[in-house]
Amino acid sequence: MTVVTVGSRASHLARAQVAEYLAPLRRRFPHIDFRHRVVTESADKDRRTALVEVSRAANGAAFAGAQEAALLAKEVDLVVHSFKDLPAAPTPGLVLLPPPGREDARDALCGNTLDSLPKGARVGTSAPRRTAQLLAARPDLRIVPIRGNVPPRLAKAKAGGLDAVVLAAAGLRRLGRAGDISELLPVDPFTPSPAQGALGIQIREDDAMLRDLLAGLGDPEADAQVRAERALLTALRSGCDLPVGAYARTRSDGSLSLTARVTALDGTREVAVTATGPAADPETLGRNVAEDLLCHGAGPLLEAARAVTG
Ligand SMILES: NCc1[nH]cc(CCC(=O)O)c1CC(=O)O
Repeated sequence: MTVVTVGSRASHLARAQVAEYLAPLRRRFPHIDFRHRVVTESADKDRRTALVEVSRAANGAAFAGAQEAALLAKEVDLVVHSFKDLPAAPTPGLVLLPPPGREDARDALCGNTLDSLPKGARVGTSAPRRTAQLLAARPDLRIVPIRGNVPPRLAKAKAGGLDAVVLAAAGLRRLGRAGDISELLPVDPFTPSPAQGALGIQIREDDAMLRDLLAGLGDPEADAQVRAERALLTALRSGCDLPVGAYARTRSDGSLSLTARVTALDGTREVAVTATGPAADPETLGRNVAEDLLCHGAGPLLEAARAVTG
């Protein structure tokens, strides 16, 4: 019997993502023994250090580096990542397969709706993008850093007396915690992180068996969306440590519409662009929107944020 070892982080969310990815594969390929194996990432070992520090030490791959090393060392054959946690630069020897569909890409506010948050309310998030977008919409809010996996973050928000916490709707849904969502934040102006809600399926480039087996199983629309969003990130030389949102949707005529925004960390300035292009060439759309953002003054906002977050 062929064994395929599937790696992921240890979190409940990572396990839920593996289960979601493997369920249809196990039905389709009953002759293959898919085994799960946990790989610990640097972000999982160190819960106290601020994430920007962990990320800097791991060269931006605090959520993916150990799993990529395990793939290259053939300790695992496939990794199921949260796509948005993957650095945009490709890793030599590894390839990403088209993602299997996409969960809700939106951010969710848990604890209160935006309108019901009192003046000066305390909202938990450690993400520079979420901080910046919240302050742009509500300059009165006090942003409180909060780290850890999704369930502990919800618990911390309650125990710590926060008025709300921002989390990805996708993670909450996958964990069966959709009931904790008070409000789904609209993608305009709360543009999500590039690739949010998608699974990043990674294998070794030279693994012809898995490549052939899984060819054609991904979702072409989700693939085009994520490609456009990540191409924008590459063109801006950005990562999840900068206040950049990018969200592509597939239009009824099959073309791709990409909205992206760069927001000053304190929310006082913002540049946003939306453009449309052919789904057959999502990378060009991503690069064009990045160029438009820079033409409209996103450069100094990114530089200022880089100086703070590293
Ligand atoms: N950086 C943490 C992270 N990475 C992926 C998700 C879940 C959402 C997704 O799959 O995109 C989360 C939690 C969050 O942002 O609330």
